[in-house]
Amino acid sequence: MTVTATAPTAIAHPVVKALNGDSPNSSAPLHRAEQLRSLVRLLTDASERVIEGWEAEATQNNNGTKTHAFPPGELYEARQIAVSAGAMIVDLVQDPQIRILELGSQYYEARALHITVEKGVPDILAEAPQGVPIEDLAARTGVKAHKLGRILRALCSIHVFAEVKPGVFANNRTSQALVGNDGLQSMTLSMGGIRYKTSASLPTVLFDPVRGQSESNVETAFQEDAGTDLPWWAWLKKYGATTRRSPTSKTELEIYGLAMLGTGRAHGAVHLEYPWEALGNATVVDVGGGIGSMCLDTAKRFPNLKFIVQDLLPVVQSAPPVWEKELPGAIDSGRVQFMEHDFFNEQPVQGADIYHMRYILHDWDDDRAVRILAALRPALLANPGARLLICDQVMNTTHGCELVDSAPAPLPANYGYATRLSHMLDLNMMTMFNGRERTAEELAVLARRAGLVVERIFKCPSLVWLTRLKVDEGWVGEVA
Ligand SMILES: C[S@@+](CC[C@H](N)C(=O)[O-])C[C@H]1O[C@@H](n2cnc3c(N)ncnc32)[C@H](O)[C@@H]1O
Repeated sequence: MTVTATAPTAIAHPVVKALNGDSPNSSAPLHRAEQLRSLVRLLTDASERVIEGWEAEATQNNNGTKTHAFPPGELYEARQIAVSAGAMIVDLVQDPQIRILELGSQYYEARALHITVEKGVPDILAEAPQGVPIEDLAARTGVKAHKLGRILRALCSIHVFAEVKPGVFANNRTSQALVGNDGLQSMTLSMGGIRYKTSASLPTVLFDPVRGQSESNVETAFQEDAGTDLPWWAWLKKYGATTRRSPTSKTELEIYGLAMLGTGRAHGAVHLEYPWEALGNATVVDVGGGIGSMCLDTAKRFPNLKFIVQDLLPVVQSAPPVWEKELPGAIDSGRVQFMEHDFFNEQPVQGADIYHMRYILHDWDDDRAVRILAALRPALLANPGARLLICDQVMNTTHGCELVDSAPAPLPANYGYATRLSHMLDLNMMTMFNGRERTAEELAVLARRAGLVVERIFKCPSLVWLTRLKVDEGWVGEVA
């Protein structure tokens, strides 16, 4: 297995690895002082690299040239180190009891964000960059002025929105990302709607002697909260087009499709990390492709590629309007086709060059994930050059894993705070479907069970990476 070259941050020596992150002695004042000093040095060095990267970007924009004077991977790495070191400094200098109280009530910050998105606050603020008085915002949203003002102040204090004058609010760099961004707004609505409600039922299910031990996707917090026996996907297929479980004008199905688009875009340029150009006019089959968001963004950059987007019927039916808006002509010219396909059944498209699955395996427990992989094996066998690309998070632990580089000490080997979204999404998978985000080693085990092998991991400047699989020709196993 090959992992592509990465920035020279690997802390390979086991002794150095053991120093990464927190240790039982970290409460001793001298140990903390030593840690703080090395974190400040790390933060300073990483910040200088980030500034260099930003300056390189600014120069490129002014000249109009597209050469990458500063590799995006290095900028990403420096940002990860800066975020991780900055947060570890906060942890070190903050009173532990206050940290615990903050963490235990952090959902109020999330709720504040959900409310502002539900009420369209970022879009309203975008109409007046000089700022909008809270009374005007209250009139537009129907939320009482002083209550909305306090919600916004809670967010301004963590650098989402800005209070430009007392009682006058504007977007800042972070809230600006939501403006006109259907995808990001939808993911926020999904987090604040069905996923938030479901998370409240997690302890009930986890502490239940039967359901707590289960890996089944019908014994999760979702069934407990929604009062259904259906797994999430079947529920979404049956009720998604008519149900609104959060106070928005969109149905769950609309929110879900757009949320995937938004998540994919937030995860950034992963598709650029794959050598698509070398594939010429290849056909890419996006298995469980949703409304085809990955294909849409890839199609825009690589005009020779052709795409087949497969998913459950209501999902593929909801895709064409998005494509007509975003890439007119792609459907009429046949560059993209939509196909109903249950990925537990054998792959019907044989001879394609790339089979791709983004955010699929993490939705399922190990046994079902193996069945999904195994259903692709005959199609991969039919074309010796065919490959399966998995786009998912590659998890790591604070102690590190053998197959991926560790963060520089004294950061946790997995970059700690910089990967908190990865861990929150892992818990979301557990809550909704008994799914899981996996390490490279865990994915390799699933691949082997399905008669496939990991050929290469492409480390991307993103939360998600690409793992390329091929057929294990010597495999004589059977998927039970
Ligand atoms: C997390 S979403 C990812 C969607 C898409 N790959 C993307 O990145 O935007 C998972 C997708 O799996 C689809 N799905 C669930 N069960 C399926 C099945 N049995 N066969 C095919 N697709 C399925 C869902 O409808 C959903 O679109």
